[in-house]
Amino acid sequence: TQVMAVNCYPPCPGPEKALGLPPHSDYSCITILLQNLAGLKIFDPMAHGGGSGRWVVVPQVTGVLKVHIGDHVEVLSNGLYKSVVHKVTLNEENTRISLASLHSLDMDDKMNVPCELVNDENPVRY
Ligand SMILES: O=C(O)CCC(=O)C(=O)O
Ligand SMILES: [Fe+2]
Repeated sequence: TQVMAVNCYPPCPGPEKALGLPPHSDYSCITILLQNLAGLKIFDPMAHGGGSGRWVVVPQVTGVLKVHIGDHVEVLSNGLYKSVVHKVTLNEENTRISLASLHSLDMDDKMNVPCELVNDENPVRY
């Protein structure tokens, strides 16, 4: 299935005091995203040697689509690929608009970790 989300973030005089979108991962297999202004940040858990991690700004580049993976791929890969945690911060002066296209299994589909990915070192994680 495909779900399109159209997000509109009005300007905010105190962006550090408000959240555009709180940290989350998408339930999708993949999410394709178009933004008119920077504001999306992704969490890099491996930064600083896997210590506390850090938030990385996704730059706005005209005409560029950003693709990230969601929870379905994390489960289908038995945790080999991690769902990308992301959030949105607001802009002081400008309205930010993003189009997110989430591509997923059907609502009623059941998914399993493939048995090929399970062995003594890699137990079933989901
Ligand atoms: O506005 C964005 O850049 C992100 C939107 C988002 O994360 C979502 O709709 O799930
Ligand atoms: Fe998202």
